Amino acid sequence: MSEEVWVDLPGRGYAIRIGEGLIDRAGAEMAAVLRRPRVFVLTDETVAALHLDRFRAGCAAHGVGVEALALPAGEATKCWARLEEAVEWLLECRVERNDMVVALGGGVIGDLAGFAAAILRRGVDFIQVPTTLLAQVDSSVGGKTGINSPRGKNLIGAFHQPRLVLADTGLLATLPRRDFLAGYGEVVKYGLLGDASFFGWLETNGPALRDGDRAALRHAVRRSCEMKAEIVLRDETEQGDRALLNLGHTFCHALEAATGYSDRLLHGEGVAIGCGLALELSARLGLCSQENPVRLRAHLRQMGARAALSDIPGPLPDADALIDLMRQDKKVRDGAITFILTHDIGAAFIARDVDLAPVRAVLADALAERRAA
Ligand SMILES: NC(=O)c1ccc[n+]([C@@H]2O[C@H](COP(=O)([O-])OP(=O)(O)OC[C@H]3O[C@@H](n4cnc5c(N)ncnc54)[C@H](O)[C@@H]3O)[C@@H](O)[C@H]2O)c1
Ligand SMILES: O=C(O)C(=O)C[C@@H](O)[C@H](O)[C@H](O)COP(=O)(O)O
Ligand SMILES: [Zn+2]
Repeated sequence: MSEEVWVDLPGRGYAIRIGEGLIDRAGAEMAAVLRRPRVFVLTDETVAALHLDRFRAGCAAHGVGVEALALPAGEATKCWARLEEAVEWLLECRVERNDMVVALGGGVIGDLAGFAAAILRRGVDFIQVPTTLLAQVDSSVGGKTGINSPRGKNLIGAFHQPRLVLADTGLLATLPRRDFLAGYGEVVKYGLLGDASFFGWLETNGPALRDGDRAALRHAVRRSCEMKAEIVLRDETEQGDRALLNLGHTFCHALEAATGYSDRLLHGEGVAIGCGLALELSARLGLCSQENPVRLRAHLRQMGARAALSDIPGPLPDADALIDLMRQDKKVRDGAITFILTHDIGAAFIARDVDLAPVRAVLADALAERRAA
């Protein structure tokens, strides 16, 4: 049995189906949005080894043919060279405008495959089959697609909504704990940005969810998707409110660029650490209680997740260099960096006029704490 969240974009609405075993009936689940009984799958080598055969069987059971290309796993794949490889492969397969691309994997594959579909023959439909917690709660929904530049995160991309999202929560059983906890960083973000009671629920149920409570996991995926869908409907192309989904990301993206998009820091880890810094900045500016960042860090520690700059191995640049990296952020307006700050847990807002002195102080203190650790 699966649950459904409907993303009600006018004329382009789509379902997010959430449940166990969806992959085994992928052909039937996708049938309504396929114009020909064949799909072109982009995946990564790890996911292909674990789950591609099951996906193929689930498609074959409904007479749907599958061609697949597996790219190397990891953030470094979100680059021009792999995008070119994916697009050229799709062209070599003679994918037509009526065909369907499928992203089978985590956020890296979802972002890259979605972007490839967006630019192929000026736009081909695609389906998201997210296989990480992060992708099920966040990246498969909402239509942000793209790749990284050495100059900054996700700087090349397009808005391209999927036609369907199949989030098979059973697939998360094979996810390494580190990747699971990274995805949890985005789950916590939803509580922090707009739902204090969900954050409280996570404080109580997070450990069970991490340790295999399937109902708790489904609830967290569903609540996150509901919140994301609601914000995306209000502001699909981030002219305003959608930036709330970027809580923690101004810091996170600078840290990801500083660590070379390597496994020194996974995106979701950067989000959790970045949320901590955003809450700390809010507290220093007198916008929220100091209890807020303390409570967040305590919960992340309770989960065994990374929570502070001191959890990132290897060298990091100084505060000014990190701020300089933030100047490439897509939320920059008239040269000024935009931050997502909070009045409380569950009460985030967009701040366009932030004095950089306290930002520098928050970063410098966090870097000093790291040196002392
Ligand atoms: N488009 C959006 O709205 C959006 C939102 C959030 C994050 N993102 C992007 O998502 C990316 C991070 O996504 P991610 O955390 O899923 O990383 P990822 O795609 O690199 O997956 C993490 C690791 O898990 C492996 N994996 C995937 N599914 C597995 C499974 N079921 N079992 C075992 N291993 C599995 C992958 O091979 C990879 O090694 C970042 O690039 C980030 O910028 C995009
Ligand atoms: O969907 C959104 O909007 C988000 O901001 C979700 C983020 O979790 C995600 O990391 C997104 O890719 C960041 O967007 P960007 O525009 O800052 O690159
Ligand atoms: Zn994110």
